[in-house]
Amino acid sequence: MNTNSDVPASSRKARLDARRAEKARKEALNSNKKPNKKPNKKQQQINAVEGDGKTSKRVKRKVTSVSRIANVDGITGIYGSSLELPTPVPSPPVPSPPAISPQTTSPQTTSSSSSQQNQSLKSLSPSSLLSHLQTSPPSTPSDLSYTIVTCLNLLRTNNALTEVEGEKLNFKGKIMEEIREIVRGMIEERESSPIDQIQPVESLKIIKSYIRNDLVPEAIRIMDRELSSDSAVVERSSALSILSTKYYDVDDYANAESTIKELETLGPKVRLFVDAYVNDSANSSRDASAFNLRIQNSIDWKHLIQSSSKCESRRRSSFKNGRLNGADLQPLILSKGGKSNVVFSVLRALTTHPAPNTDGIYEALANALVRRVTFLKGSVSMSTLPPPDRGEVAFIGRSNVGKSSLVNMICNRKALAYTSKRPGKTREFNFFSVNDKVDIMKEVKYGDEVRGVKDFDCFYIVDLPGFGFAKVSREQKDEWSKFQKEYFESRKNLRVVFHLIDSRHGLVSEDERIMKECSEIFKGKKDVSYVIILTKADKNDSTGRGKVSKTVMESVRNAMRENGVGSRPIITTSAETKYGRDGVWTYLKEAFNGGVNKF
Ligand SMILES: Nc1nc2c(ncn2[C@@H]2O[C@H](COP(=O)(O)OP(=O)(O)OP(=O)(O)O)[C@@H](O)[C@H]2O)c(=O)[nH]1
Ligand SMILES: [Mg+2]
Repeated sequence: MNTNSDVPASSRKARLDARRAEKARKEALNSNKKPNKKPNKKQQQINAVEGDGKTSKRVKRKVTSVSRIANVDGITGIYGSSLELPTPVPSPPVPSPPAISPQTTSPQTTSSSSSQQNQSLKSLSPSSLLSHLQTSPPSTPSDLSYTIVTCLNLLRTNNALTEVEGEKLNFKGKIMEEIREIVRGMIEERESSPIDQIQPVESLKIIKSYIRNDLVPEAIRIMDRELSSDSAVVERSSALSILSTKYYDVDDYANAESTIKELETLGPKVRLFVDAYVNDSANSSRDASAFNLRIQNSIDWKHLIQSSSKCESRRRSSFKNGRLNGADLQPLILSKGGKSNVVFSVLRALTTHPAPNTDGIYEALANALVRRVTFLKGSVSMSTLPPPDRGEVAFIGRSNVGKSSLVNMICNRKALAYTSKRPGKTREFNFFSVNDKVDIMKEVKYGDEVRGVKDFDCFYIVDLPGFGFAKVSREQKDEWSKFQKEYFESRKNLRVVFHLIDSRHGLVSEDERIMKECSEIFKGKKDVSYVIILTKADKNDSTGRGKVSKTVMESVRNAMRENGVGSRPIITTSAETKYGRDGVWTYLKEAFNGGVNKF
């Protein structure tokens, strides 16, 4: 087997000697090339400081490519080489290396003892670490991974990840150079270890460290080599999420998009992996809920959302600047990810994963997707609707089913749309304008048209009056019903109709009539989505999660089939616990698909 632990000490020593000889040869060559080079004034100053044995001022460095650290030719996995100290500097005090527990072969204990070792390595000073690496090199692939991570972190905090060329190094610089050399060797050695001896969690650690240190191609190489099997699906997802965060941070739209897409496709596999574990746990003493929690937290969704959201706002600023400068917007938009909101890609990935339903994550999503929202106007007839200049989503359903509450929930506002315990609160088609320009919105007065250039992800939300409210006269009911039908038939910017049904009681006869009407009207309209929402799910279940009784679910499905909308989606929500927000948001994207220019 080709593992570190199997490499005999004598062979390591031989490689160490070979490395030293090579270095001495290079130095001799260099000294032959420039035998009488006089140090410049700055160098004299630095040497003078070093001569006192104190740390010098940082030498200005010529930086080479960051990726070189893992890509240098001719490295043979040598741990250590001689460190030539400038004379007459006394040798620094080298504390004896900490006691490190012997490694075992069990993955669990290997990881924990390695992390202990890592912990103790972290506390060493650079010179002690170097001395430790030279005298006790890591002996297993696991040790190797943790040691590489520790060394990379040390190099990063000392700005010493990159090679320094052409200048004489001070004392600390020499130590860093030595450590860097050793890391190169360790990386090579690690990469030649058989994959089955590497724990996915260790690969993930290395990948995180590489990405943090801007070694992205190296991180991808490890991800593809070591995290491609089904048993490493959780770690691969985690690695992909870190990678997409990185791409969003540096505005690399194309790579961010393809990485997040892969994360989205991995979601169902992660779910299967979790289900298998949970089923298995039923017959064993394993703690399924702790496992579930670990998987849910294996991706920092909040961080990913915030990075994508910042990326989105930089994208919008660049469009705005381009517009002001009279640039050709089309190529600019194409080069920056198109007319969408990049946060929706993260939302899609989130919905496929077993993500935790925590407020922090949804708060970040809501702020990114519904940045601004304001009440625009209440309409009572087709002629009083606002101009159809952007996409629109409508909430319909029986009176008191929770339409206005749901509008508030998805906009993350408490009282944007007025709600009431008593049915019949909403009496007009209430229009809310989402993601409009701040400066323009300030000028908007009741009923005004919102003027000016719009953001691509602006749209209208329409909260409709409920049907079936007994206290309204028959004429009024007929009028609303006629208006609603006309609205469905002729509102050309309508993109989504959310039909709400109370999850406790199921359908009323009016629901079935509306289903049929929608089925007939939207049959020929491919760009309108019709979605059923089962509301107030918290009332069915003391835990406040989205539970709906089998009877209600069955009756809704049957009615949908019978009325020609059998293939349309069903989302369960609770405005009380905010359950199901992500499901509803996923459809909001349809409201501006293609951008406002479409209308
Ligand atoms: N527990 C619980 N209560 C809800 C939920 N959604 C709405 N409600 C309550 O149900 C009542 C009616 O909610 P609204 O949002 O006003 O209903 P609506 O469909 O807009 O009613 P109309 O305007 O009359 O058509 C209010 O008291 C809400 O607080 C929910 O998900 N869970
Ligand atoms: Mg209402």
